[in-house]
Amino acid sequence: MPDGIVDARHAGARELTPPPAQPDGFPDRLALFLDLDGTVLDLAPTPDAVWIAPETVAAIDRLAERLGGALAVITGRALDDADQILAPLRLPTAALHGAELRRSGGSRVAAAGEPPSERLRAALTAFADARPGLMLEDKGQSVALHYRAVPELEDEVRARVSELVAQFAPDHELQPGKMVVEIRPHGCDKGGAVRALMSEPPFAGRIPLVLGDDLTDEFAFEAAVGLGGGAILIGAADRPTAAAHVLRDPEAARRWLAELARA
Ligand SMILES: O=P(O)(O)OC[C@H]1O[C@H](O[C@H]2O[C@H](CO)[C@@H](O)[C@H](O)[C@H]2O)[C@H](O)[C@@H](O)[C@@H]1O
Repeated sequence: MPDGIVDARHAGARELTPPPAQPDGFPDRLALFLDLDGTVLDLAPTPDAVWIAPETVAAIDRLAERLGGALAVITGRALDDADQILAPLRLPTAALHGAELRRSGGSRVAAAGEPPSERLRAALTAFADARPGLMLEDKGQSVALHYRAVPELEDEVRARVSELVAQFAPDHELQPGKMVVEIRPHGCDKGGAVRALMSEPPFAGRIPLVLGDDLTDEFAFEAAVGLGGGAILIGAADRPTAAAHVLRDPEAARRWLAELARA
C-alpha cells in the first residue's frame, strides 16, 4: 500500500464525492488512465468471462480522440489480453501492474523484471491442484492465484503465497486484489507506469485523472495526486484510498465515461 492515503472508513476522513461531469482541463489539458477489471469491466467469475459492450469501446475511442491521445489503460492483465478485450483499439497501455508498457504510438516494450522462478510456479501449481476451485493465471512476469470460486480459502491462499514468495521469489512482491493474490516484479507498479507515461507526449503537461477500483490502483491514484491530478474510486469506499471521488460501480463508471465522450 503506498504512503499518504486517507482511510475513508475512519470518522473524520474526508467524504468522497461524485466526480464532476467535466473534470478540470477537459479536453485539452486532461489525461485519463483507465483500469479494466472492476472499473470499465464488470467483475466476472473467471478472467476470460469478462465482456465489454461495443458502445463502451466506442466511447473510449472517442475520448482518446478528444484528449489528443492522452488516454491510457493501466491493468494487471497482460498486454495481449488487454488488447483483445478492447479490440480493435490499441491504446497506450501499462500491463502486468506496470511491468509491461506500451507508450503512445509505440510498439510493445519488453516487460520489466523476470518471471517468477520455476520452483515458485511448481509450488503454486501443486497448491492449486490440491484445492479444487483455485485457479492459477500465468501471465509471464506476473502470476495470479484466484480464489473467487472458493472464498473460504482466502486466508490459506494469502498465507501460502506469501510464504512461497519469501522463499522462492525475492525479486517479486505480493499484490493482493479482488479474490486474488498476485505476484509482480519488485518495484513495478501502476504508479511508476503513470509517471512514465506522464513524462512524454501526449500526456506531458496535462492533468492526470485515474479511474480504478482495487489496491493495485492506489499506486496510480497516488502518482496522479502527486502530479497535481486526481482519482476516482469505482465501488464502495470501504478501504483507505487516495481518491477524492467515487462512482458506485463499473456501470456508473461506463456511464460517466460515455457522457464525457459526448460532452
Ligand atoms: O488491473 P485490472 O485491470 O483491474 O486487473 C486486475 C486483475 O483482473 C483480473 O482478475 C479480476 O477480474 C476477474 C474477471 O472479472 C475476476 O474473476 C477476478 O476475481 C479478479 O481478481 C485478471 O484476471 C488479473 O490478471 C488482473 O491482474
